[in-house]
Amino acid sequence: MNYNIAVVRGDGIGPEVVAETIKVLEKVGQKFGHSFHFTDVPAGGAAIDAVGECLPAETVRIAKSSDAVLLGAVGGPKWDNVPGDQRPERALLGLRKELGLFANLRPAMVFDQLADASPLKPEIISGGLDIVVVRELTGGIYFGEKGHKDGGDMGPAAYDVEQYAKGEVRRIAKVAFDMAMKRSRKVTSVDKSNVLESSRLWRRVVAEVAEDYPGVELDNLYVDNAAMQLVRNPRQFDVIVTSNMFGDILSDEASQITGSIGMLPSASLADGNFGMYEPVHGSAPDIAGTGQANPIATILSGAMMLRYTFGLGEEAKSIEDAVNRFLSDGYRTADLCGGAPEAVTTTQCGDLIAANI
Ligand SMILES: NC(=O)c1ccc[n+]([C@@H]2O[C@H](COP(=O)([O-])OP(=O)(O)OC[C@H]3O[C@@H](n4cnc5c(N)ncnc54)[C@H](O)[C@@H]3O)[C@@H](O)[C@H]2O)c1
Ligand SMILES: CC(C)[C@H](C(=O)O)[C@@H](O)C(=O)O
Ligand SMILES: [Mg+2]
Repeated sequence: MNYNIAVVRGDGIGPEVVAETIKVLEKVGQKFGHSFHFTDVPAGGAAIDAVGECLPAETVRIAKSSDAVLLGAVGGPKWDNVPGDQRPERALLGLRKELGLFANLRPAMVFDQLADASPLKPEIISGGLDIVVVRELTGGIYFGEKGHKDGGDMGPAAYDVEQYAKGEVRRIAKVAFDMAMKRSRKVTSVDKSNVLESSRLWRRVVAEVAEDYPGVELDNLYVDNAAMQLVRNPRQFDVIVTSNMFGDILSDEASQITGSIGMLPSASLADGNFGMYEPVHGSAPDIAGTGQANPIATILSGAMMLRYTFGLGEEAKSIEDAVNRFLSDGYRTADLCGGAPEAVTTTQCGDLIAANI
């Protein structure tokens, strides 16, 4: 089969981790007889520099007409003084909105081989841990009304409105419950309904959806408690469903259970099979160009693309097995070994994983 993939390499380590992912996908293509066709499209800081805007219309057009999108990361200090609505990060939000990617799946798994890279005590993570954060991605405070006004005695003020419609909560809750049906049948919904109206609506709608899934246990937690429980007793979680901003924060926190944010992939899905696949981490400007970036989060995002958008389960598993083998063979990127001298570089990591396919 032929598959067309739009590629946003982006900024900082984005192009470095995407190059290794393409290397691995090409190897999968050779082995299983698929042809993956990659089309580079600019977005983020690189697009500001090249064409003067963070998300050119042509990028959106090509992304929409592709079978899936692969994205590295956007942003960096170089563009810190760009006006808010033209920041590189707006390209990412624009793509998510334009492509209708309302469901962001962020699995956090502890690989046994990396137990010593996790800051959690061995008894907390032994026997493996497997959590998935289902983050609402096209609503909430990221997309509510924003603006500036007079703050009276306190001077100029700025605001961002958190807003959720029932239908938005319902569709993301269904994604979480459907996922729980295939896993250990437990959903934890995270909100701040002791304070926020939008969270009270969230909690009510999630409870309504739960009625259609009598076999799934639903737990509700306030986000402050959830953040604490994630490091105190992560084993209580299976599927966590939450809003755009809470999901952003909790998924970075969950990444630490696994040892490094360089290990966390994600799938951003629309209705149907279309999706954009990106690591949870950012452009890591502090290590860009040093060969220290861990490409595994992006490589595993490539595996998610094969599974969720292309329905290629066996091929996806071949990537996951290749990553497992890389780790079992004792190789570590800098983030997984405290920067020890024996760390492999980004390119070596990609080569070794591709060779394991
Ligand atoms: N999806 C995205 O495009 C995305 C996501 C998050 C942040 N960002 C942007 O990236 C820029 C930097 O943000 P930040 O520093 O807050 O977060 P970051 O995720 O880029 O980096 C946080 C820390 O994690 C490390 N890290 C991240 N990815 C790594 C990897 N693959 N291997 C090894 N170490 C890794 C970095 O070196 C840094 O110390 C900002 O402009 C931010 O807006 C983009
Ligand atoms: C860069 C930023 C807009 C983005 C987000 O907050 O969604 C990032 O942190 C992420 O987690 O994908
Ligand atoms: Mg984030």
